[in-house]
Amino acid sequence: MRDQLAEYYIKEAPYYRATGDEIELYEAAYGVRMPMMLKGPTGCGKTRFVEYMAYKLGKPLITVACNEDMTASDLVGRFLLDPQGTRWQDGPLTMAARLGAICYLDEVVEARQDTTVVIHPLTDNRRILPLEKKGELVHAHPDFQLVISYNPGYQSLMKDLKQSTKQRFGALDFNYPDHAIETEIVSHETGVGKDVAGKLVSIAERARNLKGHGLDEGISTRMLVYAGSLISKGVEAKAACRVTLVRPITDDPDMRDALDAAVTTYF
Ligand SMILES: Nc1ncnc2c1ncn2[C@@H]1O[C@H](COP(=O)(O)OP(=O)(O)OP(=O)(O)O)[C@@H](O)[C@H]1O
Repeated sequence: MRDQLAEYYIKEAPYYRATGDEIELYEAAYGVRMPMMLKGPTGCGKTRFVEYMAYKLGKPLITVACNEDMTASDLVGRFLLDPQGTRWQDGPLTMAARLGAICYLDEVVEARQDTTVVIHPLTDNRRILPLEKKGELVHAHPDFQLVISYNPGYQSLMKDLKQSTKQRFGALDFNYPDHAIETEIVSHETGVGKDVAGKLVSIAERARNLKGHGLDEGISTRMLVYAGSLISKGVEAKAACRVTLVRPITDDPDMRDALDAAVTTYF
């Protein structure tokens, strides 16, 4: 059983810089196998956090990037045709539930609602997963936990999790870290000095103030890590910022100029 999951164990300790009491809260939630929702904008550390927690707890982690074409079968499993006949193949959710992994559904809101409801019986005290096509009822392994990520900024009325789904989860809020912590993260992840990392964070903070005023999302920590990585490879700072911080988030010439100007203030 452990063999099937071998590739899902995180071998090296991921670097995760806590920003509050999220580690303790998650550990307590895992202790009672509470399904968890990690809320926050893209690129602010949710995936890194769940990787870190899986490592810390010594549990395998199965991650699924959700999208609107995903069907319940993609999560649960399906019959496959092979030369020997038909064969059932567990989907990632079933595998995690059966064998006892943490299952991380990234951006679950992207999945259609008929897909999302398959997680319901796993997220209440029944902890079961009916495989209707196969006629099997999987009882979740004691180590199994479901974790979903959710970006509240993206949601529209058409695309939101149903209350009946939301209310099955405990939730942790994530956001871009404070200036000093984000500087530390960018410096650690990329090897640039604290001075350069701090300037990158200041540029991001300016852009984040423009969210809702022409920008859909601010510059994320992930983007700062990209910028720092180029700079530490010797790319000139302004060019690195253009490529990694400005061009990806806007197509609007005025906004682009405003962001370029913010870059020039610091580099
Ligand atoms: N608290 C943190 N500690 C360490 N690294 C961090 C932290 N926050 C962000 N990072 C860095 O930012 C990058 C992006 O974070 P991550 O991939 O976890 O974002 P995310 O919130 O899961 O985004 P998405 O919702 O798009 O999947 C990480 O690869 C890591 O380099």
